[in-house]
Amino acid sequence: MADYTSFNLEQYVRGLDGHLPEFPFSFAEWEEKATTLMSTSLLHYVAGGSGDQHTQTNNVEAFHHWGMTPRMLAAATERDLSIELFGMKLPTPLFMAPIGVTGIIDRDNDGERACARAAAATGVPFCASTLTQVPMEKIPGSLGETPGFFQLYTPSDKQLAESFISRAEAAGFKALVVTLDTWMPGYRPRDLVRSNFPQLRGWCLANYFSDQRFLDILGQDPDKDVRATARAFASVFGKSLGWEDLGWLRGTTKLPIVLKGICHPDDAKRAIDAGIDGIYVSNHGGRQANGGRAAIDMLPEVAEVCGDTPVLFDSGVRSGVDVVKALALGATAVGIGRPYSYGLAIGGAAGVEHVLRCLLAEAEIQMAIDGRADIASLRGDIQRI
Ligand SMILES: Cc1cc2nc3c(=O)[nH]c(=O)nc-3n(C[C@H](O)[C@H](O)[C@H](O)COP(=O)(O)O)c2cc1C
Ligand SMILES: CCCCC(=O)C(=O)O
Repeated sequence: MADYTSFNLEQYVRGLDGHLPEFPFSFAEWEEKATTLMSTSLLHYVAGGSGDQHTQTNNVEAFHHWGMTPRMLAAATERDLSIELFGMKLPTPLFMAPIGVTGIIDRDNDGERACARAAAATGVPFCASTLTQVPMEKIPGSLGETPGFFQLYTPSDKQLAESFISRAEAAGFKALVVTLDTWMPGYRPRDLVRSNFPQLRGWCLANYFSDQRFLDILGQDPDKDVRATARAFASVFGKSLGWEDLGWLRGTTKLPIVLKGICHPDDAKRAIDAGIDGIYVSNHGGRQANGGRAAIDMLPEVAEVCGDTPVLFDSGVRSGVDVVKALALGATAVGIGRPYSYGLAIGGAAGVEHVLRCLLAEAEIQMAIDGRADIASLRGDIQRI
């Protein structure tokens, strides 16, 4: 059983000895440090959200309206953070949510593989985006005992979609995460006005340019050199999947399928009825619809209708305490986006690993002090304050 508290204590003692730790220990400091290291356009892209960023802010602040009550004389001297997800035993409930420009957030331009290495070192799965800088076959899908997930932006060309899915399966990814909430990009002033987002685009389309079906589609375009990027984007953005497509999707793979971006219990129920294996509650970190409810506030009502179907969650998780709260509110596994992106910007694979270990240490310490030995004992053990 992993014990993340020893990581924390070791860093603490090193700090007291005067050996200052290489990396900071809180989200605010990760963000601050990453800000000094990323280009302006990249920073706006990663840090930004849609519209006035109200939903993005709300996602984070809403965690403070939920609270747990510590129990005493019941010290949890040993904790078990492990979970079971789609028949896989994972040492912790944390995972890295898909980030579309992971490659270039890393100073060495190798972000996806850096994250896969951090995943292998910690047992925390990395979910690779469709929009990666290297083809999915090079990431790799799973490292050692740590499974990886593949996130699909579903191309409207079904053959291209099926090609992506079978490539992901062959590359060893263990679950297919289909994102629903970004069938068109959100209204993101920081990208549209101040940033130069289009320049980032060409960096994250390796899965397309390594796909014969995409090259065939492109080959029919007389302006292919000029329009390659636009065509790749047009193939995934602008047309949404509908309920009628779930039967087709289910038939494309034996991998567990997770739908990302579900916020309403009725959508969750209907997806489960259609044979979907996992529900992923998320509002895309406040980058898509703006003016909506905080993701954490929507989690309990969705989790309630999911029964035995696993519930993945992300949006606004900034600390180990937030991880514990999401678990208490019904998540089976908890994802982070910007926190590990900043770790990647600060220190590549080591920076990502550090961020993951900090979150896990804080989560485990919180459980220990609160008197909760495992994740099952957290369920429902939280009040709105
Ligand atoms: C820079 C950036 C790129 C993202 N790219 C993708 C993507 O390619 N696919 C996807 O499903 N979600 C993407 N997301 C959303 C994340 O998977 C996740 O839902 C979100 O970051 C969680 O919120 P948090 O950043 O507050 O932790 C992206 C998020 C960020 C910050
Ligand atoms: C246009 C969307 C690109 C990737 C993504 O999902 C994000 O930036 O949030």
